[in-house]
Amino acid sequence: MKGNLLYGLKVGRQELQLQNMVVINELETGIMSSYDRKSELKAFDDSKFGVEGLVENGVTNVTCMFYSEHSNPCEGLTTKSNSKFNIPSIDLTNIHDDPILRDDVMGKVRYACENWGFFQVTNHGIPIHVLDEMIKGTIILQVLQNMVVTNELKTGTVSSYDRESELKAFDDSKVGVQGLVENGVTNVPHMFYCEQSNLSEGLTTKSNSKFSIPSIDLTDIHDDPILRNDVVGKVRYACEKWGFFQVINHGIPIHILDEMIKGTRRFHEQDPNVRKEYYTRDMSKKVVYLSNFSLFQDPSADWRDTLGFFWAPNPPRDEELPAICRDIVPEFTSKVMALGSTLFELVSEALDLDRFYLKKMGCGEGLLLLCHYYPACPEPEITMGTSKHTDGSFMTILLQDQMGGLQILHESQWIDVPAIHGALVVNIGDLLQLVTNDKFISVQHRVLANHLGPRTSIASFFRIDHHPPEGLSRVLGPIKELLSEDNPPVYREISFKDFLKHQYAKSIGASTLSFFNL
Ligand SMILES: O=C(O)CCC(=O)C(=O)O
Ligand SMILES: [Fe+2]
Repeated sequence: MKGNLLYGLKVGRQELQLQNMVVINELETGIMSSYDRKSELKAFDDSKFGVEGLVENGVTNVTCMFYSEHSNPCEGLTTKSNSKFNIPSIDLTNIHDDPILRDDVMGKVRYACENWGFFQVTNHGIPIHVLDEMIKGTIILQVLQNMVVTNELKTGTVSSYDRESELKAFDDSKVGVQGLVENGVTNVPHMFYCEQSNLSEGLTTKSNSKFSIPSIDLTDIHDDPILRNDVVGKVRYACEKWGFFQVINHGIPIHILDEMIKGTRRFHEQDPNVRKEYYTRDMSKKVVYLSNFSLFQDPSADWRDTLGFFWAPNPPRDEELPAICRDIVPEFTSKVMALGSTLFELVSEALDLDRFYLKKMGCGEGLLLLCHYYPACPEPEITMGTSKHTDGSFMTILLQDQMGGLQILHESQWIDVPAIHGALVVNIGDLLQLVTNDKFISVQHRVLANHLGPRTSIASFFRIDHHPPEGLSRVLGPIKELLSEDNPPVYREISFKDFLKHQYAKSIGASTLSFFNL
């Protein structure tokens, strides 16, 4: 903490206890004039922690700058107990319905205004829990700013409000977080408050991190076997140690990436009455717009809205696509499917399997596209853009704009994934961790909320598809060729149906893989 000069100041003084109030005697007047008030004020102000900061630092004496003029504490000194006066208290019950009561209240207000200039009101129509929340809210913010984790305080607050009603009202609005922002919200509503442990855990900053996520250049991998071999080695290292890497020169033209980001923004920023038409939690639809897939299961909602397309193997018809991004989505997905195919080849080779092994298994067949939109957040310190989670896919290809905010958990630290124009982020999902028997890892990641915004990202998940239902009886388990006496299976075989059942029932941060551990 800054401002040691202030906390080091020890000023001798006498204190006179007068009816439980501390009043300072003449000696102090001398001190007050002889000490360097300006420096003390400056040190205090520079600390930026306020009086609460003094208390947190265990101050046991009121420092000089707070000494009050003698005249103030002594003047008209009295205590509550021996006072014959009482500030007026006025009960506002029924003043809107009962004219006689209202008349009476008006008289009391007149008297109070003329003689006191002050009065208290009861039954004023603001629910007590709102008042309580307001007071507790101030405490929470103060605590968060100091990054002091006191979970109990927060949990107590969160459990005392009507979460169900707030979630329902929000979901019924059908316009997502962007709808709140369009309505001028200046505080993050309660349902978005994130467990403090999530926010502070593994806290790190870009500047002090010694790690950076691997970046792999795919130039010429189709033509040059030596280059390809080199790339396969890099992919193996990244999938084993990081579960994440970025690719550049991946073959998708940058203008298509840019246009996909613009199309996503256009959808989320269009007239709320138009986007509302797409809002649904019915996952049998091929185009869905919603905020927080597991809104009603999650401990806290994220500051994010999503437009989703269940794309492959059976894409939506053209007329089912929102008009505002109808051109770019098919173009983008066809390129992403091709890149996915290349990446599954590289990953197969990195596992020392036949180049087409994972493709033949059907890893690249199902594509779910999620077009995320993170509006600017008025209080980013109390919520998340995307809470920490692992992906339920085989593999994910992520396109992010230039805002940044994506972090991955690597060696117990949150590491920033830098936003590189033209690059794509690739990560291993739970299904690939399962079939590789933990050789390649599905790593936790999250997106921070930000004062600045919006942030846009498009996640392409190669996954098990749930349309059509015949595919659901297919069985997945650790690949036999990867198992040995030294490397026995750690997961049991599961049907697609089982996997999806767990995937849809869980909250965002819960692990699916642990269900299938042997
Ligand atoms: O928006 C991002 O950068 C990440 C989104 C994500 O992790 C996901 O959709 O699974
Ligand atoms: Fe993810």
